[in-house]
Amino acid sequence: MPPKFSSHYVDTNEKPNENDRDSDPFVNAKSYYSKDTDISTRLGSGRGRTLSTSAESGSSLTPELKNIRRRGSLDEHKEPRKFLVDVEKTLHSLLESEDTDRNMQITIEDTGPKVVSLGSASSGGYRLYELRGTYQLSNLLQELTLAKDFGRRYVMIDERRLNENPVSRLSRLIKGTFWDALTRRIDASTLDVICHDTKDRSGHSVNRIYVPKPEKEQYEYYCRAAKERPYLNLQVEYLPEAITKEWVRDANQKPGLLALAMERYKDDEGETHLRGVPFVVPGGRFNEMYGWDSYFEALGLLIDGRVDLAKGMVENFIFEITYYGKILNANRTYYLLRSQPPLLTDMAIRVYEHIKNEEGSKDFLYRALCAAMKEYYTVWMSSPRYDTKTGLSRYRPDGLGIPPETEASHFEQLLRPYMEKYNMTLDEFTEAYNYQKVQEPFLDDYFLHDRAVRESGHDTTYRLEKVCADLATVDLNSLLYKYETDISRVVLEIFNDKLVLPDGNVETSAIWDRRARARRAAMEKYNWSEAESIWYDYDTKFEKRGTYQSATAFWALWAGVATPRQAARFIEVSLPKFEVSGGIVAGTKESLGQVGLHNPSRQWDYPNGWSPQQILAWYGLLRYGYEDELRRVVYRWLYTITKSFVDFNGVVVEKYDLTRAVDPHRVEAEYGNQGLDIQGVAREGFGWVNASYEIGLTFCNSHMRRALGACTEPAIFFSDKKQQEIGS
Ligand SMILES: OC[C@H]1O[C@H](O[C@H]2O[C@H](CO)[C@@H](O)[C@H](O)[C@H]2O)[C@H](O)[C@@H](O)[C@@H]1O
Ligand SMILES: [Ca+2]
Repeated sequence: MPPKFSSHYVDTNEKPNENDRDSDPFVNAKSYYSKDTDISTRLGSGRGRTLSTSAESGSSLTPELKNIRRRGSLDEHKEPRKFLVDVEKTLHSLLESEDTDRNMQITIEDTGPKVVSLGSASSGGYRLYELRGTYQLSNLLQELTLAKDFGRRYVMIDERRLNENPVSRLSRLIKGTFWDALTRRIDASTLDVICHDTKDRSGHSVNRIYVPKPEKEQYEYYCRAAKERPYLNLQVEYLPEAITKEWVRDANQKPGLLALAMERYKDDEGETHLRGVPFVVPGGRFNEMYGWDSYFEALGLLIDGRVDLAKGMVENFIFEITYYGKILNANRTYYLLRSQPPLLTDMAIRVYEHIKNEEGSKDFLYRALCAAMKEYYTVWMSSPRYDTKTGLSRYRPDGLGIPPETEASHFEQLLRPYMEKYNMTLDEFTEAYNYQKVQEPFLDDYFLHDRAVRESGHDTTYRLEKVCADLATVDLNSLLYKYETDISRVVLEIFNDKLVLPDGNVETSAIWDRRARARRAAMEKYNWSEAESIWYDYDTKFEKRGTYQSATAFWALWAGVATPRQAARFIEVSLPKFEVSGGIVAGTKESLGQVGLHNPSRQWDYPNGWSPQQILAWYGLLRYGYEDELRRVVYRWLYTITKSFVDFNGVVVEKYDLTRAVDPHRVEAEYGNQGLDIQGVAREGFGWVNASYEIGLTFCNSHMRRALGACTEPAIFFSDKKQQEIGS
């Protein structure tokens, strides 16, 4: 059996000769397979067989290919080898012999010979060389799929592209391909793409966009687009000035996209037009701009030099706060009343750091800060989210009825007794309940909490089910503490301690410092458990601290809420409960309790791990100087992603089961995992996982990077005596 993957990968950092564009084997697929590189035109019509390839499983070799092989000449192999490939033919034979489970992927679960032979370019395709193992063969499948997408019939593929170090390859794909594939603008050119919503089960085929009343110019722009491009099947509507829960419920019959910011630009002829301000979507079924996903995506984008996109998302948040009153869970009508974990101040400050020497940067920061303050006052520090007794805040959005965007069967078990009680189908009961034709107080309470769970971003987990709207969570209050300290610092340092709001009110740092101190004291009193050295959520209704141990406790480190002593205790006592082989789990095993037929797995519980949890924990550890622990947990998470990427045809998914050694990308909870649907090649990864990879790599030294590239298991890596170098 050939090895699963070769350990002598080519490092992308090994720079090719810059003067020779053809010699760069690592440019993105769009350039690599562009028309300019099309070799079919350079080939005579009788040369087809020189491009043949063969799956080397003995009997599967066609006589023609055997013939070619016999005629193979000896290649001198001084230059990096290039293969000459007939795209369609090779794809066909590759899938035929190597994709044995017929899922259009080559993975470690396929049982083919794991060897194919390709003809070298220098021998005109006659001299055959073997490619071996899952990783190289799946890279070949991915490259040929892309070449086919770009309309190539024959291509020359550099061996280094197929052998590329997986860490370099994934990072390169994220930077050069995935971000672009996840980028959207809401304007005429791409409306059909962004309007598409697989969560919409209303049964209507029309694309609908809702525009805030004051944005008349946008409204007219979209009306024109609808008229000029009838194939868009676009319906444009104004949003009502007052958005009530009844309106949002009724809109479930005619759901639509919510407009975001637009900007003016000049075309080549100097004419001015409008276009949508770009943003990145998470991927999979999530084809809209999300609240907290955008923050994590922005961190990754900034590392990858895509400041424009990170800035665009801040601009879109300002637009959302201006017109929708909050940063939305995401910009669809059914999300209108819900927010998500607030992270705007940190996001705006980080973008500002990148643009501070540009014209208009201070105005950008000013507008972002004003929006964040508005959000702080009117969303998080107002009824019903603010709890006057503790001085802490809760996720507690308003709403009516059953959320329509979940997978169809999500609430079936909960609603079955009611369907039986009223002798109704699921759809009939949903309609009767949503329109208050039946009264069920238990369900009212259940859905109050369910909405809050979704606002928290942690949909769903046994930590929050049936209680969320009453909880002063450690997550939300840490984030608000960060708002308070960020605003204080920026007002003091950038605005000379006097920031005049658009309404004339003046903000100074002192008041924000006071707020931060008060919140820290309240969190110490209500959330911190001295005995257990961890922050818990606090139930404001029953006035008691919770017992579920959540990775959100790390957020107290990220935000700087923890005292150095608390941080030390937390890392000594609690970190080991979250740290498993593949990274930091969302909740401890102990907190999960019994999962079974009546308590199905929830995606934000043990043993699953999520990028936002890893990223905030990393920065938290960094902030308090725990660099060894930081590198250790970074390695674990990057290993999880890299291993899945190598063994499963380049997969990058929304979340991982951190205890599954072989296939951590398989998470069977709720709507399943996103990013799994790969036809030949993964095209976009998943927003915040892409970001976590790029961020994680910034914490890796070369020793870690090399070990990751060879997929060295964490246990082996850490037991290696060289691991002492991990901190170096
Ligand atoms: O459709 C079900 C739920 O899906 C979203 O939640 C999940 O995806 C989001 C986008 O990546 C992410 O922000 C969230 O943390 C995930 O749990 C959505 O946010 C929920 O409101 C929705 O009900
Ligand atoms: Ca397969």
